[in-house]
Amino acid sequence: MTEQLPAWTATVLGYPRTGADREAKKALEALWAGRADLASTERALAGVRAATVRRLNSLGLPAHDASIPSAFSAYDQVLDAAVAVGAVPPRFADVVGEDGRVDLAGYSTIARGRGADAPLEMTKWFDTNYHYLVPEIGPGTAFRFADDRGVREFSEALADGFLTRPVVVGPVTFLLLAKAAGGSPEGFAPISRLDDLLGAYEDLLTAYAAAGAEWVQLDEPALVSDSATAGVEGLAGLVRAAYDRLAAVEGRPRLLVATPYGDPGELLEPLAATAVEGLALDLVRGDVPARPELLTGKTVVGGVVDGHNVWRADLVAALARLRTLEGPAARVVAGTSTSLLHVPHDVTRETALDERLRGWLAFADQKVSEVVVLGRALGDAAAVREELSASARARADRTGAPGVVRPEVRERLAALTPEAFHRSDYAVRRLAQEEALGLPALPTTTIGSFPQTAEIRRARAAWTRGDLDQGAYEEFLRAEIDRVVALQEELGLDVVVHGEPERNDMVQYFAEQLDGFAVTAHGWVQSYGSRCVRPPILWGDVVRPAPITVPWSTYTASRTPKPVKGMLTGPVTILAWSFVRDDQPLGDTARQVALALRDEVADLEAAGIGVVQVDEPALRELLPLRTGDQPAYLDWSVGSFRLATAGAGDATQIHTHLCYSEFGEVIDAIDGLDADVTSIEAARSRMEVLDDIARAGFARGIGPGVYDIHSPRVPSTEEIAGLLRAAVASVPARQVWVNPDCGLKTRGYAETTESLRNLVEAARTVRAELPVPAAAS
Ligand code: MET
Ligand SMILES: [Zn+2]
Repeated sequence: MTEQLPAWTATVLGYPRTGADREAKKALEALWAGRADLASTERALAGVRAATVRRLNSLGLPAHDASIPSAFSAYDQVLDAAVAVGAVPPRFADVVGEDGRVDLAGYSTIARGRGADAPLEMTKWFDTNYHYLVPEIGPGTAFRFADDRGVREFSEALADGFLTRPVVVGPVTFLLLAKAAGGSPEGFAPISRLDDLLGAYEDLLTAYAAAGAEWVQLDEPALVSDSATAGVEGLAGLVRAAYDRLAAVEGRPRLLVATPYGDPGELLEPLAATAVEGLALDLVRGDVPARPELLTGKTVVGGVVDGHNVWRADLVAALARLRTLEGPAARVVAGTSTSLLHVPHDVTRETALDERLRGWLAFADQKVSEVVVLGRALGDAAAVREELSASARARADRTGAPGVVRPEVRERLAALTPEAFHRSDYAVRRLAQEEALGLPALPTTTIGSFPQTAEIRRARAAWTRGDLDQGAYEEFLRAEIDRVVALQEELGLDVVVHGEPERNDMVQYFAEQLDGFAVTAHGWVQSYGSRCVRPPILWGDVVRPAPITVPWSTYTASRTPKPVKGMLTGPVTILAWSFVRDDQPLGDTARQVALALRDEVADLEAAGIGVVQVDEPALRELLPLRTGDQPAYLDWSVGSFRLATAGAGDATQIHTHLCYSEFGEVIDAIDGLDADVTSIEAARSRMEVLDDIARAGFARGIGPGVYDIHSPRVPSTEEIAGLLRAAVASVPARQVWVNPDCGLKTRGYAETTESLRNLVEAARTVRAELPVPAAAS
């Protein structure tokens, strides 16, 4: 290691990995489908990496100063780390080669499972929409530097003429995000294995050095999250010891430790006290350190360009922020706050987007240009005067543009009184609803969507292309609704849905019909593995120009005498799965969406729809990483749901639906939603959530999912009846609803029909076992 610091001025912590045209996704899926072999898949992925390095270089990151990250992953960076350190669960031991390497087929097996061998569990990556695979670590996990894929990728770029900076999940975060492997002793915590794991990281660093790496970036985002670090005693000491040890590796590359997604707070100190050469700080979510002297002698990547959103940065303010680091730091590098993994590639491809709006946006490529400009500005601000003022002009243009602020929306929000958030007492509502709906005990329903068949997707594609006219498309959808209604009647479900055939996606569908949102053509973002989503962009004040779902629900009601459930996506989920504006508090934006939905609820009610479900699967998704910030979040998120629904009359039954995460932690907030009925994912966890519900004294309707819709497996009547018996054992029977875990859109009709038949049968069985007063209530 030379003493001379390389002269880098700008960098990004990571870049999208799917390829501008989702080449990596397509290559992997071809491998899985048996349409491609390993060698051609590897070539395709190498092509994405080569294109990325060239792109970053052409956007202004130099080829030889390690400012271009080598941050590719075929599926997930946490899985990459697990494979690199030999932490492959025993059930997949056979996929590890004799040399310790895991080929793409084996790697995919760990990610996706194989027969009875469940894949690694998947869960949310901090407060983003990305999902990582959870390593399983036990007392006996044998750590060693096993798979050198990352090193080979570094060497591949080097051979191509680029000295990149390898990016690896850091050892502390790796263990904090891991879970105890099955069979571990009670109370075992993976972080207790830190010492053993470090040996593998030492060898990894040595291998990178031997390959010629000058810098290695270790990502330690767990240090900014209270839930990741909860219950870990002496974490500061562990961090210090870990990085002292890594810093002592002979001949190692320089280390850049990154703490994206927030502020490491007190954990910055032990990190900074070690001999690591660089720190990458998130200065969008986090603050400039209160004690700048901690940065003395370090290379500090100031993460002033937001890796989370799609807006052009205020470069003047960003530059000022970077300058505050200049005193103590040995070198200041302009950077992004997080990896750019969370944003689409390139806004210039969005030619269908309103031109003025496009001028306000920065996707990954534009953000790279922003850090490059800031890097130059640090040297000589005059040299980039034009770029700085262009950024200021774009921000100013946004402020005054039509649609960004709509006085009628602002006035309506300002005039809201507390009553707008409150319905009558639940006891009053319950009676009114019982009378209006006349449902049996343990009523049965579904979560909304029915299978999205190839036929539906074909019709939608033809309509989008213009090959199918509006009238014919609507006729097709009505026929689809007819089929779904007839099926539900035949199965004997109590509350009927229309099946959501008109929706491409539960958020995008609403975004397309509300003012204030725009949708992109190429704005794909990785959600997990090969799965990508295209989040809408919420740029202006939200207005509902016309009813959205009312025609579909009314049509459905005309086809059946049974109660029909209208289906809406809630304000928090719409925000969580969109790129949101950064010029006002999220709570204000949520209330605007809520008002639009409130009008929709009113219109549904007026049209005679007696049950309305407002889905909030993402309720927990935006929960802040710092406990101290959580009450304020829960306040506005719960408030916006209530604003959307509290206009409903007593007799209108409001349902909500939650899935995708553990909700035990936020059970009080769920109670606070004040929905009449809450359906919640529970089948996979064998109804664990019931304990939380019982403990919280939750008094309204609750439908713990009794059918896991994530696999084609058909649950038997007996199995479902067993789950229902568990439900009525912990919650009063008159509160219990019977429904699947989530929507059925990813399922086929064969298993759906059979499963729902069993579900209805199980409800009848358990209903007959109830004591008479409960069954009669
Ligand atoms: C991710 S939650 C999905 C809810 C939606 N109503 C559906 O049934 O698909
Ligand atoms: Zn769901």
